[in-house]
Amino acid sequence: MASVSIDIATTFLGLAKMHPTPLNRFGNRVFPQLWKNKIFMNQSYSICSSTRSSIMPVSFTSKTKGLSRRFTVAAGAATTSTPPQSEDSDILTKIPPDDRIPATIITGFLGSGKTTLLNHILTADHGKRIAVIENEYGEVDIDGSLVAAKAVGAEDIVMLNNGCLCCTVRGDLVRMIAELVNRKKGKFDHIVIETTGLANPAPIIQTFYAEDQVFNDVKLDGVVTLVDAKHAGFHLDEVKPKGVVNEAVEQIAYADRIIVNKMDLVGEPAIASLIQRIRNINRMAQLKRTEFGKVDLDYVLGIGGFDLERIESAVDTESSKEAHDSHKHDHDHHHHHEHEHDHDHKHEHHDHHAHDHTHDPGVSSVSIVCEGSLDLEKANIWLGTLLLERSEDMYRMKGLLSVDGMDERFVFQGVHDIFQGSPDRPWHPDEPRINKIVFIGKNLDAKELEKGFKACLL
Ligand SMILES: Nc1nc2c(ncn2[C@@H]2O[C@H](COP(=O)(O)OP(=O)(O)OP(=O)(O)O)[C@@H](O)[C@H]2O)c(=O)[nH]1
Repeated sequence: MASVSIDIATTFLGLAKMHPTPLNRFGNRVFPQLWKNKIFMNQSYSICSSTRSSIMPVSFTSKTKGLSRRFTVAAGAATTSTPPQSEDSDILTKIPPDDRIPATIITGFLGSGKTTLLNHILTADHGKRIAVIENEYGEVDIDGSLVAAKAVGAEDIVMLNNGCLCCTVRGDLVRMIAELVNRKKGKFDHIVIETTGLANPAPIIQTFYAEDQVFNDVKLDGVVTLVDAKHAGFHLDEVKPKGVVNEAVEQIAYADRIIVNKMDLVGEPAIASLIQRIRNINRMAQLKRTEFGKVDLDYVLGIGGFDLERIESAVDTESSKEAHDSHKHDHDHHHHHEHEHDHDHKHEHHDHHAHDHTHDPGVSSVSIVCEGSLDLEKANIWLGTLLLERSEDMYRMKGLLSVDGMDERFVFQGVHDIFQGSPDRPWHPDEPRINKIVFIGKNLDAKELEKGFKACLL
């Protein structure tokens, strides 16, 4: 497994200007080639037993082949037909338009207001034709309000109700998206997926990066997390049995947009402390307070993958360190959910070490901003080692990077060890080349991350 992780890590940043080091098995390639890690997800990130059963052992050859499949992030379905670049082909100067269908994931704890928000989206006047994938565990029908909304605003509503999206029906999600695209392409502009209240968003997010069928046609526009202003504190506090994921914490950690809903039910002091807690978990996501999910639609639709501006404003290293320091360590990697349904939910992540308490989820965010250019090889090795040791704890990474020898800004995002990246616009001649990178995860050591990252600068 170690070698697999290192292989994956070497694809970080599309690190194509590679030197034949033991960490690099892809040969010399010229940056930027963009890589999508396909194999790794099935290889070492066991999402649930149903996907696990289909895991095939991957030999080094096929692994390398899988990893080195090049794609242009923006190219969508065209990628597979893109002829390979020669070994010494130079920097891509044209980034084709990304015409994939955007998808928004709406998540949030039970009763936080997801369906209310969905109805708001579907009934609002935005001119978008929206297909909805609704995942309600154990429910056999769409509730009345949604049906009403369908008549008004939704192009198509599909129910996934045989289990939780992040687990047993993840394969169904892939098929469903593929079917929607095949059957209705051109008839809708956006997909909205509402998860169950107990979903861990990570595997759902990874679906968008790791599944070819999805990736080529659909891009993740953003993760919107509803937080119940009145009850969220209780769920965040909840002491889970050893090794059980606190879904409420995870849902906040993975959010691009947070909506603190049900503001009518609480007073200002309670809100202030809740928001502080949310910020300790995720200081990168934008946050809005609402009642009945009433937010501007451009706050939830059309986020654009991830928000570079946000990375910048998320930076608050000092308070991030404080947030981190205030957390105790909780290093258990045998994650599984505690769903109220009856299937086995064990997430058998690879265990590095397990501490003996799970009281404090220890999820926080760390932002680093520094001027300079990254030495690719150093970054390669650093990230490789980091993910090798800590990928379980690295929930999310987002970055806007200055890479030595590259004229464009390089943007990337990752979920555990699934990541993607692409060149962005060129740096302006007089623009300072500032790297901005945010990590959200468990037991993050801000000082160590910063030191490691800065050591990769020239
Ligand atoms: N007071 C108050 N009630 C709200 C607000 N937003 C939603 N609700 C109510 O809260 C209840 C749950 O809302 P839903 O939108 O169904 O929540 P959900 O997250 O979809 O719930 P699950 O699907 O069970 O996870 C409903 O009765 C809503 O009418 C709000 O801002 N204030």
